[in-house]
Amino acid sequence: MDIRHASHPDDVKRYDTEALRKHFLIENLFEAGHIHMTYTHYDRLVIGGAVPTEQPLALEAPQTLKTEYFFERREAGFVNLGGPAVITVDGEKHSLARLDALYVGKGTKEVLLASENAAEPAKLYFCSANAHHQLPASKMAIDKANPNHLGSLETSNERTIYQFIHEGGLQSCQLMLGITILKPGSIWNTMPAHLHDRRMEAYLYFDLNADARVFHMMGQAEETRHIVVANEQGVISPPWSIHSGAGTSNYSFIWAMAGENYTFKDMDIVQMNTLK
Ligand SMILES: O=C(O)C(=O)C[C@H](O)C(=O)CO
Ligand SMILES: [Zn+2]
Repeated sequence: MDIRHASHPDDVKRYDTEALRKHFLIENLFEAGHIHMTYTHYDRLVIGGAVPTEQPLALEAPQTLKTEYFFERREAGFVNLGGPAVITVDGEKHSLARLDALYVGKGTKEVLLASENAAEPAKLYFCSANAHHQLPASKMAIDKANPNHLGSLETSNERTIYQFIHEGGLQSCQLMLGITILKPGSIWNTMPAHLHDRRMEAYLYFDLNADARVFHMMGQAEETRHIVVANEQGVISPPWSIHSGAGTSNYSFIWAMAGENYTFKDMDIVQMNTLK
């Protein structure tokens, strides 16, 4: 388990490229036959990737959690980025096509992650937050997710935000999760930038070609920094940080949030003349 501690914004001002990457970038989430997890102390979110091949992979509690099983005090959202997946939740099978999502709630004893066909492995991204209430496992296909069309080609940010786990969708205790897909020719996400000091956020950028990159913007509005992100890499966004990106091409990303409230629209928009 890769552990990331919380950083104070005054310290982050002095981070060089290496330190920014060490604390906020997650480079290797997907490896055939393995589950990789990063534990951030921001709202104790666990960010993971699993690539099951011939054998299913059991999602077990790492030592860090000091619990008997992963979901003892947690909930999670899964999104499949690969070939057809089957997630078995306490004996109940859920089939996930590419970009389908599944919520798994507190109290679940056994979660098995499998590929329908090892030659076309599933690629499961997941985010897990602390939970204090039991809610049923529930799947949502991307065509059932609430689509929000935002931006325009003129401002290079035409995109659709699909909300899966949120107030009006799959129910959770505190986790919110969705996918944003940029239209060809659009490269900016979340600009104008916003803040929500009440909630941290994690991004996973995907659908980038091997030599494409996203310049992920972070930091306080008056003191921005960037991290260069490649395909299927994640970024931890502290609650005090803007989170925005510009790509060398269009791309998609999964966003997930945990924290104080449960309101997707809680965004303090940063005025352009504040950004530095
Ligand atoms: O494209 C966007 O804009 C987003 O996807 C924004 C995120 O959903 C977000 O930051 C929610 O707080
Ligand atoms: Zn946000």
